[in-house]
Amino acid sequence: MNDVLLSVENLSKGFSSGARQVAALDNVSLTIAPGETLGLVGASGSGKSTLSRILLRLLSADAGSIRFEGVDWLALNGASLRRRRARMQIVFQDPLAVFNPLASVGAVLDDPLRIHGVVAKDRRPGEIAMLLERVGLPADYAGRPVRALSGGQRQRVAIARAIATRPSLLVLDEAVSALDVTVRGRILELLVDLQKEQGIACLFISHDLAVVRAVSHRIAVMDGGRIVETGPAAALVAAPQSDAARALVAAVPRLATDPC
Ligand SMILES: Nc1ncnc2c1ncn2[C@@H]1O[C@H](COP(=O)(O)OP(=O)(O)OP(=O)(O)O)[C@@H](O)[C@H]1O
Repeated sequence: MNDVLLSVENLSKGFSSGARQVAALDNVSLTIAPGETLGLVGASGSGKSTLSRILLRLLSADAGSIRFEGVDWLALNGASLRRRRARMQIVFQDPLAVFNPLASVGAVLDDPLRIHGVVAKDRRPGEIAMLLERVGLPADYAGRPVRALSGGQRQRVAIARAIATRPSLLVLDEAVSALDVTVRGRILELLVDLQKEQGIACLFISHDLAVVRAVSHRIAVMDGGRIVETGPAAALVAAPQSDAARALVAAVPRLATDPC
């Protein structure tokens, strides 16, 4: 049994904007075990989204390596990358930026089932109904246009779409940041339930340490393109070691005073 699902080693990525060079990622290393949630927290511009985009193969790295499910992830291309992409899925902050807002919920969920051949064509409507039910939406929502849903409902559809291909890793990039507090709580509960039930590992990316603390087993703190601290979630919040982690704890008064 392999106890490492994802292993990132010395990943670096620079951007040049005009004469300025930005090290968005500077020798980043981390691991995620099967079924584990690693929270990735850091101030705006610390490199979180750059890491998620490289993981999802939406952006290339300058240096470093990624092993995912025992495979050299950055070496995959063509059909082998398409096939394996089903195993790592992402939920973004704003599903409308990714989905066609005019599409029906059913069409949004049918796409990954068809593209990745998850189930035979005649079983896809039943699978869509099951996915909707799993994320707490009535099956008849399949006929509704995505744009007619609330923010929380859209995020449930985004999660249903992400789990449709039966991934082993979900990358959640500020996935609850745009939601109001009550809806956010319900979506976090759904994510924790799904994880327990299906053993999916999560990389939970957020600038909000309180949210990350609520769902993560371990937390990694990013600052200026580097991971400056990693540790068990409760211990890291109770006794942050780095300036960046201390600043994030201090930014959430409830965390600073509550030893969890
Ligand atoms: N395409 C790009 N071109 C130039 N610079 C970029 C580009 N993408 C990211 N950067 C820079 O890289 C650094 C890291 O950005 P990134 O978006 O990864 O941070 P982040 O932690 O996700 O921030 P946020 O929470 O605000 O999304 C920032 O300085 C950003 O300005």
